[in-house]
Amino acid sequence: MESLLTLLAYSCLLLFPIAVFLCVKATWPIPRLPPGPLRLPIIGNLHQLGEHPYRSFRLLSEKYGSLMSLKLGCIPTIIISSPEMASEILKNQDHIFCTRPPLVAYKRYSYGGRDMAFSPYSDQWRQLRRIGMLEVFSAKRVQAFQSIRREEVNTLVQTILRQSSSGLVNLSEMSFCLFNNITTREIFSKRISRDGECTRSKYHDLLREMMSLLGGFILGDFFPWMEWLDVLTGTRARLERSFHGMDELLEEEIEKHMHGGSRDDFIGVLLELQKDLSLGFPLTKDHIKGIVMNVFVGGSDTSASTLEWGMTELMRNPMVLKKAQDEVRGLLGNKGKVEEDDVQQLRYLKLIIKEVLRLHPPAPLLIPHECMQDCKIKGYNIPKKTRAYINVWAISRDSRYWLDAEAFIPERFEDNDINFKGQHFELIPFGSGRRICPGMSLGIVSAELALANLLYKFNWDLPNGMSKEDMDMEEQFGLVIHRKSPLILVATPTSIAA
Ligand code: HEM
Repeated sequence: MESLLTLLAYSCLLLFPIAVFLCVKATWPIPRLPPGPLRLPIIGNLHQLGEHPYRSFRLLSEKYGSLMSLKLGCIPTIIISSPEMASEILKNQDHIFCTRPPLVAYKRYSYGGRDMAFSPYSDQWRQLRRIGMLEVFSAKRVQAFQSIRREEVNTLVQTILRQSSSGLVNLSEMSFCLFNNITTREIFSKRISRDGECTRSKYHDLLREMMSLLGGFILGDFFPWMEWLDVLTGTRARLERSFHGMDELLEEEIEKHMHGGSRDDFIGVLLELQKDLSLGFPLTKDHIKGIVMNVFVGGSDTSASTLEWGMTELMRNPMVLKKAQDEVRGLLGNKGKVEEDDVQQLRYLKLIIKEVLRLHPPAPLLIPHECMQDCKIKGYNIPKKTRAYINVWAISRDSRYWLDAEAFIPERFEDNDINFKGQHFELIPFGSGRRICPGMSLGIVSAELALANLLYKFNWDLPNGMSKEDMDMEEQFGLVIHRKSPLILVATPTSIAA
């Protein structure tokens, strides 16, 4: 008995250090999260963030730094607010951060993850992105759609001409309609405004509703166990209505294409690809609808926002407006309209577009990224499934990187090679890395062409003696930032336009 007790005592003595070692090993290193307010205390705060989250995040980052952690609801989240940290996420650790969080609206509009923009990183996503880059967003396709852009910009000019005689022009609404018409012609060869007009269509509200739901606040995205409340508040029903409205539109157009529609628009190209057995994976109708839905989402609102904010800044900066008009009018004389080849020579106009994208990146927080495994950034532990928001808006207004950061000065790009193609992390309105916007060229050429023609053909003034200081600059945040109040201007046709 005595020897048994002695054996037990010796065993305990031996086991104790092993147990201590195992415990320490399990908790070491102690998870060290980046600094930040650990949890926003109440849902009310989350809601406040929803108004202008990129602004609230900037304020918080000033206190906690450019890599800040917080819990949004019960979701571990990091907010990135410097070019160095953005490069860490979108370049050095892009292979870990290139997936998307499974947000409620993303899942619905992507047909359960069968698209390019909102689906998680996977083999399927890589395949879709590959065929997207080759067939949908290629330089060849951008070139092929040149006549669509020319005709639609001309229709915009004609609509402004008609409306200018009777007074004011709502440029916000017209920008949205212009890019919607361009996008629907690219997708299914049909405009959605009435013939010869660049005005509201019956789909206007449907598209606006989709953008608002994609960028809006859905409780289940922050408290997954409270998804049922979204059913009670009617948010889920709203989402279903919006999704089915869009789905019906796409179904109808795909059906028509199957019985002999155009082969050159996006639906035609994707239906042809569906027959290609060498594709390596089955391209289903849901994939096609998912990709086309992305073009709807990515294609119209972003370019519309660029044109809307571009004209806003030009009205606030008359010297820049004059310089831009002198450039385009000096180059074209009485030619009558600006073509895409001409735009290549409009150096100052291109600087203006860059400066607009710096001060008003259409997607101020990009599309959220999520990390696929535990990782380390700057020595901090980032757990798997942490959501990452890159605050592009704050980065491109940071006075540590930009002189007179809040001012609109296109000349700042004159003597440097900073561009927005994803290598200069102080200017990433299109993102960077694997998830960089594939529609960059399509978006830029349309916005440049539209702006050049507006400046060439019209003189612009603020209405009713309003001064530039009175201009309302308040933003409306969704997936894309717009002006809260529409941009209403007086357009006076020049002799070239008439
Ligand atoms: C001024 C115009 C545009 C801007 C500023 C813009 C911006 C962006 C941004 C910030 C992202 C997310 C990048 C990230 O999460 O890291 C994105 C993704 C995307 N954009 Fe654009 N975009 C524009 C035009 C377009 C156009 C014209 C199209 C289509 C015709 C388009 C299609 C897409 C798609 C499909 C994605 C998802 C890519 C992915 O997740 O793999 N975009 N865009």
